[in-house]
Amino acid sequence: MAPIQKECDYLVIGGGSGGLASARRASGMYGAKAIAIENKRLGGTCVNVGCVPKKITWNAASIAETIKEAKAYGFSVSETAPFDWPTFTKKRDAYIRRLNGIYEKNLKNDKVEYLHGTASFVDGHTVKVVLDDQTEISVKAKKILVAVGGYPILPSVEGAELGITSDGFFELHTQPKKAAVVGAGYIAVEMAGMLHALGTETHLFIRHDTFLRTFDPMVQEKIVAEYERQGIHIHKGSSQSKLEDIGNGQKRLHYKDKNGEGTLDVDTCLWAIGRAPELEKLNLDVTKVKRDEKNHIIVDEYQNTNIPQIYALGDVCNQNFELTPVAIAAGRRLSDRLFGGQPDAHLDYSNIPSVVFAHPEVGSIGLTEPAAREKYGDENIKVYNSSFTAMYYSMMEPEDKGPTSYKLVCAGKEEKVVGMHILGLGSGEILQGFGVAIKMGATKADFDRCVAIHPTSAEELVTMK
Ligand SMILES: Cc1cc2nc3c(=O)[nH]c(=O)nc-3n(C[C@H](O)[C@H](O)[C@H](O)COP(=O)(O)OP(=O)(O)OC[C@H]3O[C@@H](n4cnc5c(N)ncnc54)[C@H](O)[C@@H]3O)c2cc1C
Ligand SMILES: NC(=O)C1=CN([C@@H]2O[C@H](COP(=O)(O)OP(=O)(O)OC[C@H]3O[C@@H](n4cnc5c(N)ncnc54)[C@H](OP(=O)(O)O)[C@@H]3O)[C@@H](O)[C@H]2O)C=CC1
Ligand SMILES: N[C@@H](CCC(=O)N[C@@H](CSSC[C@H](NC(=O)CC[C@H](N)C(=O)O)C(=O)NCC(=O)O)C(=O)NCC(=O)O)C(=O)O
Repeated sequence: MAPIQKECDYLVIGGGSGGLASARRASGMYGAKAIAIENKRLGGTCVNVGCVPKKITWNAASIAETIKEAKAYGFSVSETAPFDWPTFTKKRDAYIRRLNGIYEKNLKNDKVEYLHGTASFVDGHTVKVVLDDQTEISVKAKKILVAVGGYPILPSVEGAELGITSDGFFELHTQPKKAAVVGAGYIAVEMAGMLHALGTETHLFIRHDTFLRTFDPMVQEKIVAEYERQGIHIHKGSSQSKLEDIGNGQKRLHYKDKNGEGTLDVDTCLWAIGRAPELEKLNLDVTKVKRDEKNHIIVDEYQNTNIPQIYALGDVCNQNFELTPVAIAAGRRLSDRLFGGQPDAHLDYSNIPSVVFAHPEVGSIGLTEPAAREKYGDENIKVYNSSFTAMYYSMMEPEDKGPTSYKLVCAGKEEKVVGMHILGLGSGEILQGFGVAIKMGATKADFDRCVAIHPTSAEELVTMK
């Protein structure tokens, strides 16, 4: 049967954070005829296997920590309060399914036509969509956005496929008693922290001496020390040679670390070593869109690829920030530019704040201290540090107190704040507001002019000496 033919102004491939935001703005706000294609679940990585189920699990882990700490405040609670993982994950999954429905309704409200199927390029203006029932649709579009995101990679270790990735973490319906987490970025640190807080014996395998190595050295040092204090087993300088099935659902990980060679028997081995662009089914080669050495689509700051009518954004691109609000903001600005008569609209990729939902949270915006020294020269950099015990821990024994550490990196005579790095309770919520000030170009003197809110941890940021 000949494919059904469709035409539109804007074809968006990928119903994740960036694609949905862009399609909805183009159609809902500017009246462009937009079609969005998704082959898995609406909402993409963030809603289904990323930010949302992660934050809900992080909330559960934080509650577990609070239950443990409640005793110090005079509550008689069992320290190891039973956590019902199957009930929790069922409720979490139901919430996600509700969001899938909300996203479909949002598309309808904004008059975006939604096709559930897999897209592949036929040529630079035409995309074939194979729907679930194998119906083929050929869509001819004036402009095409590639927003297909990424997927978690596996290492080239024998038996790696016996382990899971972050996608598999959200499919675990029983809690692992013992888990190995391999990796040193956002996902490894967040998932190791959550598993440990919920009561899983957790081993974190890192290649170097610290994790979160793209963060400021203060953050690396403090968070590694804190994870060790909490009892997460950190295998430094490690590598893995094999993962094998030893029956009863158990896996044996063969590894080397600073203490030599060893094996570890676990219920779950989670690889969290990075992600790659999801381009396999897209047949992008026919379009001649250029990619970099890691297969990311090369775009400029306006999300233009080298082919005039094809644009890309989000995790599939070479833009260094794999974050939902970045994909959303880039998508909305792109539609403002293409359909909203705003020829200069684009996302400014400088000073983007981000938070690692570790235990405790870590927040960062701008330059690390080493990067600022390199950019401005040592003589032009002044650094303010503050490490203290948050009042929340006042009722706890010394060995039970968590850290709080803040750093401001300032440049030039006017001491413009070019970097802020914070670790401690509430860092995620604290950073958003300070991010506004830093984006506006705040100096240390501006920070100091703001009267402190007492007693909070954040007040230290406006009283630093
Ligand atoms: C475990 C985890 C936790 C995270 N936590 C956070 C967080 O706390 N905060 C944060 O800001 N970011 C977080 N992120 C990152 C965030 O999820 C991504 O940066 C964001 O989802 C990227 O959006 P995107 O639009 O580029 O792609 P995606 O959201 O990945 O959407 C792409 C969509 O395209 C679809 N697709 C792919 N190929 C095709 C095709 N050929 N045809 C049709 N559809 C196709 C995919 O199925 C997918 O749904 C997290 C990521 C992970 C993995
Ligand atoms: N809170 C948030 O905003 C979150 C955002 N995200 C986004 O998703 C992205 C992907 O996350 P993630 O998968 O953690 O990837 P990242 O790229 O952040 O980190 C992966 C790290 O794993 C280490 N690594 C690489 N290969 C190996 C290996 N073979 N063995 C052991 N370790 C290895 C590397 O660190 P090293 O060189 O030190 O070994 C590498 O930096 C993040 O960069 C982030 O943008 C994800 C989760 C939460
Ligand atoms: N920030 C608050 C609110 C979270 C929120 O926005 N929830 C979303 C789901 S989260 S996540 C999905 C993610 N949304 C967001 O990141 C929020 C976008 C922000 N509100 C904005 O408009 O910029 C995304 O991928 N967006 C693409 C798009 O919307 O176009 C929702 O729809 N809730 C409805 C409900 O619960 O009933 C929180 O963390 O508590």
